[in-house]
Amino acid sequence: MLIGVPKEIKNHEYRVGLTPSGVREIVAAGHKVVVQTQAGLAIGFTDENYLQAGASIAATAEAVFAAADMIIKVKEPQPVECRMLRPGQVLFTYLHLAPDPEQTRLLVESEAIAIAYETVTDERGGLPLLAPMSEVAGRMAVQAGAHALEKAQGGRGVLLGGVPGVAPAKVVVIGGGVVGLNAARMAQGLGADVTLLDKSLGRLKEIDNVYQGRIKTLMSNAANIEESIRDADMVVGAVLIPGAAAPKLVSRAMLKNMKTGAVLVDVAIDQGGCFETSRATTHQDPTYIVDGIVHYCVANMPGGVARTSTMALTNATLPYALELAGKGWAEALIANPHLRNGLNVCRGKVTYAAVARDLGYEYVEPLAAIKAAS
Ligand SMILES: NC(=O)C1=CN([C@@H]2O[C@H](COP(=O)(O)OP(=O)(O)OC[C@H]3O[C@@H](n4cnc5c(N)ncnc54)[C@H](O)[C@@H]3O)[C@@H](O)[C@H]2O)C=CC1
Ligand SMILES: CC(=O)C(=O)O
Ligand SMILES: [Mg+2]
Repeated sequence: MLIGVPKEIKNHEYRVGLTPSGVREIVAAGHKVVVQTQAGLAIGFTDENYLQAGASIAATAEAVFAAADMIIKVKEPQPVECRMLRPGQVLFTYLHLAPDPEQTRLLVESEAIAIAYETVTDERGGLPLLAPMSEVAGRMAVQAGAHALEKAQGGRGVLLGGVPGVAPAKVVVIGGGVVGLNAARMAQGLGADVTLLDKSLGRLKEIDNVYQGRIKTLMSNAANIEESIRDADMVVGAVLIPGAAAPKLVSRAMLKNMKTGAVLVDVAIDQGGCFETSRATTHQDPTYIVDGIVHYCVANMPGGVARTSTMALTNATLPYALELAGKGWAEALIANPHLRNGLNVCRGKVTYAAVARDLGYEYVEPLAAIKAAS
């Protein structure tokens, strides 16, 4: 199979779909890889590194899309990229379709096979291709939130860990999955007073067993959310209902009860955000203020630490890329139900139930769509 890796074009997105080490593994398995020139240059992966790993270099994205059987990317395709896809071509990347009707329409129209990293599952009920970026984003959320709490950024002027004689900041994390626990760990490690809410009692028990009260746990419900954010300095939004638009857990009215200069970090923004007042921002202009509350809503946070993130992402995606390339997309998806859960759009059909429901498309069962298309 010929795999294409275009340069990412989203604002300040310096990650790349494959590292040179990943390319080397794919080439060793008997496949070909074409990488767009300078795709990894910003994070220290030169064209020379990719050539040494066995890739060829193409001058333009158009050339990569025209040549490849499967495109491996990082971010959801931008409209110009969707229009370069062709019927039957495989796209393997983050998609986040539920809050993005335009991208969904363009992917349906492209008749490509679009497999989303974020909905691939594993045997333990996890999301193995979302997890590495969630680890990064969870850890970064606290870094970004701490910066936003500084006066010059519009924040309350509070240091997370406090100092001897001065109380630490209060950090509330809503959602205790991969993002949430990584955020809570970082905040706790910096000395903040941390409370984590989740609606899964099992998850709260696991966290309490490990952290023994150093991270306080609370059942997520409207009353507990309202009460806990009232005196919070930082609130991290980290909920996920896989594939679906994020539930709005903090309303605009609730902001009025919060402390002026408190910071909301909505990591769930890529699924539409879990605060009513969230709208996606970029690394270039990451924050804005509503009713005195600073909002940080960058939809591609891991792009800010693109070198670490690219290596972590390729570590996770490579086995699946090898499976798709080795067996061909249809056989690979038929053989592996967890990889099949990644299929969101297949030759014009929406094959992920939550996306179909949220955006009003007819849902087609993945196996039926694969058999019809192959
Ligand atoms: N902005 C960015 O750059 C990035 C965003 N993300 C996003 O972060 C979000 C979280 O991802 P993960 O932690 O990997 O998901 P996860 O599946 O590991 O955890 C989600 C947690 O949310 C909990 N939850 C669901 N509904 C809830 C509610 N009403 N109240 C409290 N908890 C609730 C679940 O029980 C689960 O523990 C996703 O939307 C993901 O796409 C992930 C990486 C980067
Ligand atoms: C998960 C995701 O959307 C990202 O890493 O940008
Ligand atoms: Mg995203």
